[in-house]
Amino acid sequence: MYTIPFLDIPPLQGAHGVVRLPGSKSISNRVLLLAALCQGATTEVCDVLASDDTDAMLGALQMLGCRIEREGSVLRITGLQPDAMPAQASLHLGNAGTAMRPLTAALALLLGDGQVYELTGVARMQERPIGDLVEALRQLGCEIEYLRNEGFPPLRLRAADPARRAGHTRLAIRGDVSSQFLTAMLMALPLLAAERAYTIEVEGELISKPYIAITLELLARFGVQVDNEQWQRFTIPAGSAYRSPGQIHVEADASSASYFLALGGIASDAGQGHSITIEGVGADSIQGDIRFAQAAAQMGVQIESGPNWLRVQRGRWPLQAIELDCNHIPDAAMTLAVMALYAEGTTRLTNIGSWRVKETDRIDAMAAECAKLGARVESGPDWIAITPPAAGVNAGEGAGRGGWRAASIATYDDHRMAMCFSLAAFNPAGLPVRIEDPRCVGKTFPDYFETLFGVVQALPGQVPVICIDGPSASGKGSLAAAVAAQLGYAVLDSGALYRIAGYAACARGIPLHADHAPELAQVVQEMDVAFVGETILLGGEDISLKIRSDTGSRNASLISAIPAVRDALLQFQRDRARLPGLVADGRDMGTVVFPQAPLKVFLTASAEKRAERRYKQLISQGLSANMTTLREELHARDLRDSTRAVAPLQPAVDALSLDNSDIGIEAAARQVLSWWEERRPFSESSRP
Ligand SMILES: Nc1ncnc2c1ncn2[C@@H]1O[C@H](COP(=O)(O)OP(=O)(O)O)[C@@H](O)[C@H]1O
Ligand SMILES: Nc1ccn([C@H]2C[C@H](O)[C@@H](COP(=O)(O)OP(=O)(O)O)O2)c(=O)n1
Repeated sequence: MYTIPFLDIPPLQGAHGVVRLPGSKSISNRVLLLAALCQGATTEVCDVLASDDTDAMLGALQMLGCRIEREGSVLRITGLQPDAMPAQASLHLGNAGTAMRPLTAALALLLGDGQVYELTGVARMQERPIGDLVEALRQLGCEIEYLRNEGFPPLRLRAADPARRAGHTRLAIRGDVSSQFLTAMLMALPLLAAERAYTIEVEGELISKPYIAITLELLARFGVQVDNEQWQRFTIPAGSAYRSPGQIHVEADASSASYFLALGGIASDAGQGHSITIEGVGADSIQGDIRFAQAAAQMGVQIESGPNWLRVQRGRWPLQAIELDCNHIPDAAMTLAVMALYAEGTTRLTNIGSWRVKETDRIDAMAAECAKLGARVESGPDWIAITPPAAGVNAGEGAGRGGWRAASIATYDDHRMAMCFSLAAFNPAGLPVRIEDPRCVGKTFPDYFETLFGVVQALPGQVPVICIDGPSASGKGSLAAAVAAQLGYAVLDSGALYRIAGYAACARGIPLHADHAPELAQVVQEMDVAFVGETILLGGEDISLKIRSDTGSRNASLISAIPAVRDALLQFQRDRARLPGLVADGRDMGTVVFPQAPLKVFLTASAEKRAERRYKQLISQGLSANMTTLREELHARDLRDSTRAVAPLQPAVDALSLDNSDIGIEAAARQVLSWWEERRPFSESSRP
């Protein structure tokens, strides 16, 4: 997961490969609660989603006394015993609507005399309505108080008044604000239905029916058959009680699949024999969002499916604009809005009023961010219409006047905004896209960007590389690590490669001399190296520290002067330029390995400072060091590295010099990041 302030996605072109998606959030949180409601019984839940929202549910259940054991991807959940639940509890449910609503209903019915529970969440959760659910529960005598604003969490729950509850077996609930209210009641009422039936009347048009279908399907798997009369009246028969299915599998998230279905339809090489295969969800899915596939197909995407897989390719191009009532796919419909950026004509999505009460007001958010990219957007209380930017780059200011613009996309703490707008990186203008607060995908798909980068390709030459070259112990490695951490980029420590090469050659007894160039190049090509975090393994042996010794440094410098060795390492280094970007440190990163890099830094520090730093570094690593020999070695190495015939240590003509003798690593990183920012195309107004 990228826990950085923003993630820049380079312009993308192709996509192919296989993706395995994380478990469905809707199914995971329902199953976790249902398993917890099977009193005393143990349920094995396989492939449950690991995310912020499921953590919110699991944390709450644990606090209530539920036993939860984890073994690999299996969670073993032993149901709550009401008499063993704590007298008081304060449950913080983050921004997880799928935890807040059902837990409110279940706990309101479960609480006994003297028990008092408080349920709260993040600021946005305190703006998400719950009044209609509370009203429905009050019809059953439940004691629920609003602790801040009428109609919104936080809530305080106490035991229901048995006298007021008796005789109430019918209740009404609004269906046109959030289907989660009905889901919550459907999951809670079986707790009361041992002796009498309960009937729920839905008031108003029921939105998001597919989510209710998931609830009904899962209730059935936990032994409760609900009678569904035309989605308007639901009856939980007398004698209903939860029974653990023993084991249950969570299918992959169909809403998450929508990003990869869209991707396959947008990427330029998908369709030329390439495709994206999505595993874990398919035609047999119980999730309504699987019907996103039909909407995507309507826009021209070519999709095949099997029981638990989907395969997607580009079909019609550009995509075809559509007009669609999206009541049946409220979450996945957001992906259609971003696909609209690649469609011919204006795409109009209607019946999406529920977007306004989700993680953020998604209609406003979607409209604002599509407009930043240059699209023309209109919206109303429950609809949005999007006309894409023209194919070129927009030189002028103001939305919708012409071509695409490089935008820094605000994500409103909404995972779907972040995932949707990653797809804008396929824009025909070849512009990168900045996603602010990429961590928000943790709500449902913590590894979304890693999964995306695993199947997409950047436009040729468009993976950004920042080069940091300079003499020994100038601080290149530290600076590269600090800059890379801030941008979410990988690091290439090219010096380590020469150190490993020197070590490998010595281990084979080959002299580090040009006379042995062919054998040395051969050794380099055959090196079996693995980088595991900070550890470097050569043929399984941990050589991380050994290569940092004085001898290691000298050997690296000697072997690095041999052209055949440098050639042998060239492609390996270039192949490290992977999405979303690379910071490469060494001697010839800017001059030879990545001559087209958009930012090259030549890092220096005084010889005295460098010797001091290296001395302290070696001592702290537990290696022996002597200041006088260090100074001499450093000097000899500087001379050898900068006067050798091939790729000598020299600043690239377009490198920016940075002397960090008197500034710390953080200050040096700030300087480099600020140079980097100057080279980015995001306008002042769209920066975070
Ligand atoms: N700007 C700086 N100020 C003080 N110490 C630094 C600075 N940059 C790096 N160092 C320290 O100097 C030592 C050598 O830095 P390193 O990044 O390994 O250099 P290089 O990769 O150029 O050989 C490390 O112990 C590091 O913590
Ligand atoms: N791109 C590179 C990186 C390192 N080298 C050579 C030159 C250096 O003396 C050795 C070791 O490099 P390294 O960056 O690890 O050395 P320092 O930590 O800066 O002392 O490798 C090179 O020739 N080209």
